[in-house]
Amino acid sequence: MDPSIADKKENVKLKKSSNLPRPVRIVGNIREFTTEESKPWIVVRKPEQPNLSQGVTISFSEQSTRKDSYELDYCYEQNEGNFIIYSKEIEPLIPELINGRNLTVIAYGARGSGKTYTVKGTEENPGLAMLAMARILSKAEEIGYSVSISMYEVYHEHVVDLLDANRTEVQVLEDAQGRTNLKGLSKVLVQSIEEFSNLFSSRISSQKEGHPNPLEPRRRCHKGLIVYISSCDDDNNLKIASQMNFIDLAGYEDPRRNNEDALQIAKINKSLYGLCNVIHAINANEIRVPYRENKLTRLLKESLTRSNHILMVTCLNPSFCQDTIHTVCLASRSCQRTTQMFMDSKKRIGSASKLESMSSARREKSVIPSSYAKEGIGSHHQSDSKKAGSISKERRIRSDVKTIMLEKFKSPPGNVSAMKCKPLSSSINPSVIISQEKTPEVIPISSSKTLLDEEHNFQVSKDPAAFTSLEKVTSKDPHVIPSGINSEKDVFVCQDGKENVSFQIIGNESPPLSEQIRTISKNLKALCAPSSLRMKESKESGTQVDAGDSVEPRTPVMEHHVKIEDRFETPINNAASRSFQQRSSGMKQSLVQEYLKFLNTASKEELKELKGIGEKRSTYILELRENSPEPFKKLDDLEDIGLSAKQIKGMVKNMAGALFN
Ligand SMILES: Nc1ncnc2c1ncn2[C@@H]1O[C@H](COP(=O)(O)OP(=O)(O)OP(=O)(O)O)[C@@H](O)[C@H]1O
Repeated sequence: MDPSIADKKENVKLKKSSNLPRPVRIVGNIREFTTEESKPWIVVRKPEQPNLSQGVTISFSEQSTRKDSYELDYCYEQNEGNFIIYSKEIEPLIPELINGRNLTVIAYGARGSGKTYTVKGTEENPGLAMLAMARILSKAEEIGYSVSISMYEVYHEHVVDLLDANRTEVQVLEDAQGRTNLKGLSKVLVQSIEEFSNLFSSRISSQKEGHPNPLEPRRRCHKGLIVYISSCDDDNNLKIASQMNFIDLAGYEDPRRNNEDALQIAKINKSLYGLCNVIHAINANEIRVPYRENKLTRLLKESLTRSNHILMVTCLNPSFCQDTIHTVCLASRSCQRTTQMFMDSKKRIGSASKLESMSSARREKSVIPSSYAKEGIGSHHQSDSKKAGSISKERRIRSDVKTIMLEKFKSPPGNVSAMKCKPLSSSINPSVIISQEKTPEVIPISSSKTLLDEEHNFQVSKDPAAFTSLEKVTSKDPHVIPSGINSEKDVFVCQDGKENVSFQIIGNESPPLSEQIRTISKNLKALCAPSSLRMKESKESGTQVDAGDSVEPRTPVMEHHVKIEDRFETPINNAASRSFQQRSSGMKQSLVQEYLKFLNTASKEELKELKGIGEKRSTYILELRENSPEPFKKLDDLEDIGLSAKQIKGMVKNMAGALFN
């Protein structure tokens, strides 16, 4: 077919896809005035004929221009209230929820914008969670399903169980299949709306209204409710069919206005940016969704996917509030149209370069939200040159990854460096957050050890059985081995689990570099580890030195650094240089895979010979391997053993250098 005709057809499809609703629906909700407020400042412009592809524009004065107005999917005005939002946005989705599709509702906005009011509401005006629960409970009773709940808060990147009187910490883990496990999160069976209301109100407002010490500043955190809808199988075991999440986010606030609390605010804002980045990536159909950027998004990873329903309610203060403008601006940025929806895997390869240039253009137009998050508060005021630098760096990395992917597909079967790839399953709806293999057993409160306070006689499950396979991993002190390091910018290859990449490496026909790495790491240690020198010295002086963590092998200095561009100057040589660089990207990928393979298979002694891995890390790696045969599938996974992106890059570089010695 004439390529120009093919291009036109592609364009038509892309245009059609841009009329589809976005995976994450983002609506505004202007709260009522409180007593001291009166002057309205938000202007909402709605299309005359409401339709799915056309949103509303929000601006903050009548004279606003297109430039200072923001697009959202819809906006509920002051006179509308929770019941209208519920009946338009949530109720129609409840049948799908019962049929197994997860649903997540996020209340987002500036401080005091009405987030808790939207989720929880009051007795006279119940919030979205109350209204949805009433419907879910009656539907569940009709069809014989059971409903249970968990509640948590995320404070300073720590998740705490709100249903546990001791407020124990919950660990967010990922199993070998990439599913999220929330270890230590209690679950309570709920049978009536009164039961739910008592429990929910007492926990969600414990910080707001009934703070134990009124002199202590209120703890600002994200609060979450998970509603599990479970069916009974033939053996009377509960099986989770789907779950609904409600998240009452901590409010956005400009830290420059509140010096006392600036650190706490900065952390909250960072996690809000992280969540917005995820939503932006989902809506823009980005290949990589940055779930790992913070605890909240890691925790919600299973529900924040394109195959589930996600509703973000952006709460707006009705009177002047600079922070509201900022939150609307971020929410609006997440409202990007999808562009790659209809691409099947073949076309994805065929037009990958075209998409690359399209998405590059898109990224140039908008500030990359992930860099936004890393730069922290007020980053939009920072210099353009800094932004441009990080954008071009990120673009370079992404383009490297894409080149590698294309190279893999073009390689003939006999090519030694080629890797077999298979498309991932398209059915991504892992609706179980706690455990899929073992159904959590619901046990009466009286027989559980440390759970709920006596005031409520609910049934709670800590579900220990579901986590037996991960017990050892999590028994580690999280402070000893920190996690959650952000590495998007610094790592060669961005692969991020089944939802993020289109292809998964299932075999490896490259030569056994891991063997070479093994030999090299031994030689390296012999050659340059101070430990060996110290051992030698100490033997000579008659004393013994223990080669533990503190004694790290040193990397030999590479004497000849050859800059490719310096050597190839003519146009022909420039082409050769580009081709060489492409191949070297492939080699880099192979080296990374071999390095990971080494970490997945090497003995403790062999591991300890690597730079950056001592007694503690090698023990931890072995523990990880006991629980999952292959814990390191991508470089990002090394963050789980507490290595920073910079360290990881350095380690791989050392190995690459050593190969040529
Ligand atoms: N639609 C509404 N009608 C009447 N009052 C409201 C409405 N929305 C919020 N309020 C009132 O505004 C105040 C702030 O609301 P709320 O606590 O829900 O804000 P928030 O965004 O959760 O605050 P924070 O960021 O501090 O968590 C409360 O007193 C609440 O009762």
